[in-house]
Amino acid sequence: GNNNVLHIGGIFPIGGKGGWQGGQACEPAVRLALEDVNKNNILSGYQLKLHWNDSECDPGLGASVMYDLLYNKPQKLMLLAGCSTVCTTVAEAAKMWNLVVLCYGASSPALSDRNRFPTLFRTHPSATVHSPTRITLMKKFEWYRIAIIQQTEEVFISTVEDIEDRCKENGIEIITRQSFLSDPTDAVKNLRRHDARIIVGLFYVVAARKVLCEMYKQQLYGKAYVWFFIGWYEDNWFELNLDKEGIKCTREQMRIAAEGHITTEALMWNQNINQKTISGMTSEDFRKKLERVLQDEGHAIDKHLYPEGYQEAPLAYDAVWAVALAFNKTMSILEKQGKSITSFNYNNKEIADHIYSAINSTQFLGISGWVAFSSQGDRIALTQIEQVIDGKYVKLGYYDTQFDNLTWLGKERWIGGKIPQDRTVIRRVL
Ligand SMILES: CC1(C)CO[C@@H](CC(=O)O)CN1
Repeated sequence: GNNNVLHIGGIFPIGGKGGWQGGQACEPAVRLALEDVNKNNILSGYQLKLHWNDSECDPGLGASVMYDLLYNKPQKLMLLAGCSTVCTTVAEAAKMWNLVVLCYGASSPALSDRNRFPTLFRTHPSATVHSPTRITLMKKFEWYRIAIIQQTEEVFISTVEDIEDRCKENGIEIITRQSFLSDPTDAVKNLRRHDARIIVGLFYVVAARKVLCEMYKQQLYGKAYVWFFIGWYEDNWFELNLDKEGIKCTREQMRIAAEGHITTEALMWNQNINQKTISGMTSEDFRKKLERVLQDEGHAIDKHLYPEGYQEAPLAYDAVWAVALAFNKTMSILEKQGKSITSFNYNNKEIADHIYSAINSTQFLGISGWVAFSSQGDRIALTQIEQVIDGKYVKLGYYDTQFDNLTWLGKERWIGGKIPQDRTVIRRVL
């Protein structure tokens, strides 16, 4: 026996330059969760122990970290991973070792595929979680003629495909779909050519600044337009790094172009900040505890210098609780059959199936809100809707996809004082 310890593997994006370095805050969050899970004896007499390394959000490095974890003792019972590219590689391979993979930082819609990823679960919602929210808003404001502009990145390509399907289902016409690699000039020009008024923009934040400046130059902003941007950029993203990134607009021009745009994002922090979650902490307690750990480890914590992964930290914390609760369920089932989870080995599909079905049915109130998984292992999450009013993001409402329930706060403001229309309306002067 291995003196009552259950071992799991972890792959975190810490270093490197490309992609998302969210492991910087997610690995400390996982450490906090392990302390809490072990302190609360969630595994009835067993301790949960993590063995991890850095993937730099690089799938090749992530694969070699996975092999090291699997070819070195002790035997691991499952893997935690972050970054869509790394999760794609790890989850595609992990099934050969009968390992469940739980991703705390992977938004790619391509991962919602039980054929390719039969053992994948994620506490991070797919990027498609925005789509029903956007559609609900379009129907609310009677926008049935929209345009899309996107960066040619895999995550946005599969997100657009999801939006197109849902627009068809809801009688919303997509008049044009523009994409660009890094220079959006022509794409924005084509939006104007199609007289696009309601526009969904899908790109990373550096490309978003280029689009915003191009919108200003081509006057595709103001009272006749509604832009949907992604909500997980930094709060004042449209005023940052203009010189560094060669943006040919002033802060004032960027602010003018940004005024009034709407954003959607998945909620990653339980909104009721006084509500005690399964660990006994509120999401506010967790934020304070995490900031203390990050500060002690030399991370600057102020409005604009959060370490990468700060927003997603609750997803990593809750991932460990999901594993612990699932293992505990599995252990009690196996004990009734006179078996033990510690007899799992990479070829033991029977125990792997118990772990899979335990995770599949695990639900609890976590720091990131209600944690539950769809049949494809996707995180079921709420989304938040905001609008830039006088240069600042204002909460407009929340949307619960599961129950098609929109909570609307009535705070929206239109530059022209009335809801922009989705097309030029020709008034017939009689
Ligand atoms: C909201 C965001 C920034 C989306 O990308 C995730 C990383 C990824 O999908 O690779 C992390 N969270």
